[in-house]
Formats: sequence, C-alpha cells, structure tokens
Amino acid sequence: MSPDFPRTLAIFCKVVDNYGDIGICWRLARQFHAEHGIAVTLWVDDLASFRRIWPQVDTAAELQNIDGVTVRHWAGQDGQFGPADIPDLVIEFFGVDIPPGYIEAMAQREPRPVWINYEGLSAEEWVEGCHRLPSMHPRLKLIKHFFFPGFNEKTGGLLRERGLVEDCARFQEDAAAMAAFLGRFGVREEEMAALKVSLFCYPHAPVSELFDVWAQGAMKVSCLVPEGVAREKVEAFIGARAQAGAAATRGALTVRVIPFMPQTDYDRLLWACDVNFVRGEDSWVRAQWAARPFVWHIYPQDENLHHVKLRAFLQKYAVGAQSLVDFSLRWNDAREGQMEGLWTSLQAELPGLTRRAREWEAQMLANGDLVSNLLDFARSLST
Ligand SMILES: Cc1cn([C@H]2C[C@H](O)[C@@H](COP(=O)(O)OP(=O)(O)O[C@H]3O[C@@H](C)[C@H](O)[C@@H](O)[C@H]3O)O2)c(=O)[nH]c1=O
Repeated sequence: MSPDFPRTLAIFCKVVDNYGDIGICWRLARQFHAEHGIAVTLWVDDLASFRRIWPQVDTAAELQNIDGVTVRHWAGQDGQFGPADIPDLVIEFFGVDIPPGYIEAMAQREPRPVWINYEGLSAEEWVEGCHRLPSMHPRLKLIKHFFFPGFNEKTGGLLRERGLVEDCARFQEDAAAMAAFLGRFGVREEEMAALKVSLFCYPHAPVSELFDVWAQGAMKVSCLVPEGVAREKVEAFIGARAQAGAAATRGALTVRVIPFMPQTDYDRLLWACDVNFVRGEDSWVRAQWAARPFVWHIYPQDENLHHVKLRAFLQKYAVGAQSLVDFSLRWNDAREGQMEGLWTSLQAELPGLTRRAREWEAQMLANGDLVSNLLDFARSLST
C-alpha cells in the first residue's frame, strides 16, 4: 500500500436530474485535488447544469481546467482510449455506465486501476452490509467496489472539506459578516431579527400552505428562495415573476427571490439562516454541516420508496424531536395533518433542534471525512 496512491483519478458524472449529481462530483473533484494533490479529471455530460452551480464553467469547452481540476465534456467518446489514458483510481458516480472502450483500456492497464462505484446516501441499515462490497466484471479481469456515504463508521461517512466546520462556526459567530452576506440579497437590517429561512425543495412541496401559516403567525419570517425553486408557488405569493430581486411581504412573512448562487455561497446561505429547507442529497448534507435545524425534502421515487429512506434518517437524526418527524412526514407527503399545528410545534422546538444539530455534527465528525475514507479504502485495494 503506497501513501502516494493515487496520483491520478477520474470521476464519471452523468447528470440525471437537477444539480445534485454534478454538485457532489464537483465537491469530490475539488477536494481530491486541493487536499490530496491528486490530478483529477472530471467527466461530466451536462456542462449547463454544472455552470449553474459554478459560473466559471465554459459550456462550450470540450476540455477546461477549473481550480486545478481537468473538466472534460463527456459526450459519447468511446473507442479512443488506451491503457495510458487510465488513471490510478476511477470513480463512477451512482453506477453510471463508463464508456465500454474505457473499461477495456482499464483491463489492459498494468497495474489495473482501482475502480469504485460511489453510491447514494441513505440511513437505511442495508447500506452497512453493501459498503465496500466487490463486484467482478463478467468478462474482464476487473473488480469494482461499492462505496457508500453514510452516518456511521460502517460506511464512508459524509463529504466534508478540511476546515469546513471551523469556517462555518467563525461565520456564524460574526453577526456583521452574516448581515453583509444576506444584505447582498436585499435582506434589510430590520429583517435580520426575523426567523431567517432558506427554501430549497421540489415543486410538489406544500409551500403555499406553509407560506399561509407563516404569514398569519406571530413570528416574523424572512424566507429566501433561490430563483427557480417552487416557482409557481412563489409567484402566487409575490404576485409577480419570481426573478432574483423580487420580494413581497404579507402579514408576518417576507418572501425574497434570490439568485441561484455558486455552491460556496449556497453553503454560506445555509450557515446564515436559522432554519434551512433542503432537498435531494448534497444540500441535505450541507445543512447538516451548517449545524442548524433543517427540514429535508427527499427526492421522490416510485412507489413511495423514498418514504422508507426518509423515515430511516429521521429515526437516527430526530431523536427526541417528534415535531420534526411530524413536520417532515407532512412536508414529504408521507402523512396528513394541519400545517399550522405542525409548524407551531416545530417552531417551539427550534432551540432543542439547534442543540441536536450540534450534537449530530459532532457525531458525524467522528466518522472522518468521506474523501479521506475513500482514499484509505482505495489504497488498501491498490497493488
Ligand atoms: C439552491 C442552490 C443549490 N446549489 C447546489 C447545492 C447542491 O450541490 C446542488 C443541489 O443538489 P441536491 O441538494 O442534491 O438537490 P437536487 O435535487 O438539485 O439534486 C439531486 O438530488 C439527487 C439525490 C439526485 O440523485 C439527483 O438526480 C438530483 O435530482 O445545487 C447551488 O450551488 N446554488 C444554489 O443556489
């Protein structure tokens, strides 16, 4: 096992939907390079989605270098690969089909690369049994291993860059920095005292019902919604096109449409808000590192399979926080219930949820960071 392994790495990312696929792959790529000095090539099939979370991306470039990472537009290239093109470590994201010619070249390379299938995050128990499992290629002398992120030491842990928790804590202790950051989006001085909420969810979330409850409530709420999120419901509330800069106040609620921002700024948004509504996978993880209360809108699956995944997480996370369980199930259409009562209970429990968020963060820190864990595993497999 060599500590210098790997020197080179390729990540294959197919954007299935939205921004989570490229969001996670980009974090991985940057961290492998910046913290471990690895030469990373990121193959991605959708540069337009990438650009949305990272404005430096040139959507017309077949090949570009961004922050030291080689980014290649993955557009059906095949048949052009030889063993010399293959890096020490190959990561396929969520089981994407790597080009067959690339796999042939992997099999011809000496030594063979370590091949990892990076899987989705879930708190379900079966994950622990599948983490690190090998899968033989049916024809070639190649073994692929499954690598699962997760919430305990039997999994790969969570993605976390070096210094992330410290940067977040420093920012959260600096009221002026937070006010200046939110001020960029038009949040006024007097709004800083309101309950600041960021809202990122899928279009089917019961946003209008929650807006009604907030508008009629006693507590002032300032809700920041990145452009494009829950567009129709946001437009219904503000009575205008939901473009960045649009805002409206009704009763106790102000809704502000803010730009869809670069990934690093989105992190800051989560750090600056009192409660975060997040979705999918990457923003869900970032909300956990923000150490503030959050509500997760899970990516929907057929036959409501996602409800199982949602409950598995809530069982681990929402310890002693029934209001969060109830609210989350309602938010995800896994139960019925009056939004007003559900929100009132959740609101009353926010101080306890803040403590729980910090406790959870400490628990997650103990699992190490995913990139280091993945590298340890890859080294143990290298010959
Ligand atoms: C709101 C916002 C998000 N982002 C980033 C944060 C994340 O990296 C990314 C959003 O990704 P997610 O939170 O995962 O939600 P998502 O719904 O966008 O992404 C996904 O969910 C996965 C579970 C599925 O596999 C994917 O197919 C995909 O649907 O966008 C910004 O950079 N700026 C913003 O303003």
